Amino acid sequence: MSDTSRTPEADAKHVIGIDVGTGSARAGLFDLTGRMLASAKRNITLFHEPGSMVEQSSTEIWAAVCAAVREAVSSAGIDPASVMGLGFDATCSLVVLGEGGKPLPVGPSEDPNRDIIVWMDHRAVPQAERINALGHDVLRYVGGRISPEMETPKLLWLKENRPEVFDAAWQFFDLADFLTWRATGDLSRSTCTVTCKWTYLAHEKRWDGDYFHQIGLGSLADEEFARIGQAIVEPGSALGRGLTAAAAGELGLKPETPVAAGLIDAHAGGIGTVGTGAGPQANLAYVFGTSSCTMTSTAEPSFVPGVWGPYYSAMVPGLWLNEGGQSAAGAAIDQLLSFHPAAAEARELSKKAGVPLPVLLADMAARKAGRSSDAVTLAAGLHVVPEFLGNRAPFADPHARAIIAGLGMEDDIGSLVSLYVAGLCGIGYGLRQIIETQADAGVTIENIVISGGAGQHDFVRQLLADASGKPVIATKAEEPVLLGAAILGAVASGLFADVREAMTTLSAVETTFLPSEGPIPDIHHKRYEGFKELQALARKLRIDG
Ligand SMILES: Nc1ncnc2c1ncn2[C@@H]1O[C@H](COP(=O)(O)OP(=O)(O)O)[C@@H](O)[C@H]1O
Ligand SMILES: O=C(CO)[C@H](O)[C@H](O)COP(=O)(O)O
Repeated sequence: MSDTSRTPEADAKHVIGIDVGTGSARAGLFDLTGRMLASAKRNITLFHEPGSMVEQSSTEIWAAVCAAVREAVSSAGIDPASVMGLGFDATCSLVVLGEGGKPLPVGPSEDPNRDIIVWMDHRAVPQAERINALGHDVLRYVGGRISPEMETPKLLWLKENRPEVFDAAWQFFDLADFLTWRATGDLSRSTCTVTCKWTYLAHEKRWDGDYFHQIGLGSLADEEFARIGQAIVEPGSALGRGLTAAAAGELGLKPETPVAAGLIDAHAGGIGTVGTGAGPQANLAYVFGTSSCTMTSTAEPSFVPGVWGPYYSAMVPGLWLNEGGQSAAGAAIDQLLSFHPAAAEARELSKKAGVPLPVLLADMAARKAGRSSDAVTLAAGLHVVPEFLGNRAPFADPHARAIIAGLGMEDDIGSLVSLYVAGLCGIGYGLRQIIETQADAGVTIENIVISGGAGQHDFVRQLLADASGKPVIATKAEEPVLLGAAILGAVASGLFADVREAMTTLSAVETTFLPSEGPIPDIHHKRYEGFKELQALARKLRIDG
């Protein structure tokens, strides 16, 4: 991000990062100093069905990607031929394609345009539970328990509930790998996706056929993993001959522009941030979006119960990764706010102000408190455990549910602001709990580096620093996730020797939000203790019926 490296030659070359989150596809066009010159976004449709089913269309997503890339290139006013490379990241949704790349319907709608089981979809909870009961050794590398959000439980659901679709499938892709295949025709999978979500053992460079046989997906092993990935390459590796002529036409770019093997979206946020300051092993990447992820890098493998991994080389090449997170984070805040009597009125205000509702409330809380750290007093007596979609880490408990304690009869916007602050504190305490659980297992960190749509507000950053007790670093990149994807494109095109060199060159600290001193830490300490007690009580109530 420093301007010192700018030269006319660097100014004439560009790279594009493409990020497909749960709600949108975005493209960012960068110069070779890591400065984003333009970005564009297209929303994508989510289809909800009873039974925690959430589906999407790969055709729509590809069209959204193409439109976003075209708009970013044209609004930057650059020559498309100056784009030297492209990188993709995406949320870990499962894409199911039949022969010739034809979309296949993954759910009861029978609509082939619904060919994606979205990451947040929880239809495979029973399958995940059965897999976990088998206790296969492979599970040691996913924190001891497979999550229903991961791909093998979802594949098992398909085999059991949609056998004709399972049998007809030509390829099962993680969304990032689908995108790179769509762009290049290359079927290689990224080490990142298959290690983190499909049980590939990157440290041994192999799938475990026995695991697939035991869980009931032996056919995938018998066919030598041809439908889930035979060629597995490091993120940033150049794929095929770059963009095919057809994809280049759709994206408005030059055929054969290098395309990199991709990353999971959270991991792109990690690559876009953890190279900064004290470097990858001191920095925990916190990607705060619809859901949240905590990404911690270590030189040796660390086994932390309830925290995914250790995954070898899944984010920073050559390091091991522990990945925790919250299944609903921004989405939990959205859900929390929707219950309040003043929600509709506040939404109108946010529309008028042209900002999302949580941003309006963060602005209001910051103004009301004077100093962001003091806003915790607005939430006095109000406690939220925001686990609307279960506890991903450190309990690996998809059945956990949210708790709101301390509600009164207030129905004004001021009390909605208080509820927002309490919800955000709850997100911060969940983060603190993951950091403490990792520290108990010997994995310590110094800082949190933040990215993701919900992590962009200074008020949010300060409150998370106070609630977690760790400094929160914001990097110079306006959009670290897009930068992480663009870094892959830069590596694939040979502009940097490798991902490590690119990530340390292109990211820099902008602001560090230190945990507040004085009475604030004690308030958070007490609230955090209350958070853990509420969590434990809810677990007990559930077990007792
Ligand atoms: N200031 C904020 N406070 C809390 N949540 C926020 C804030 N700003 C955005 N969000 C939430 O962040 C989520 C969007 O995150 P983003 O990273 O843009 O999306 P995605 O996860 O689809 O990539 C939404 O749930 C949104 O309501
Ligand atoms: O698997 C993931 C990270 O490992 C998911 O892709 C990520 O958590 C989803 O992000 P979002 O819900 O913010 O789109």
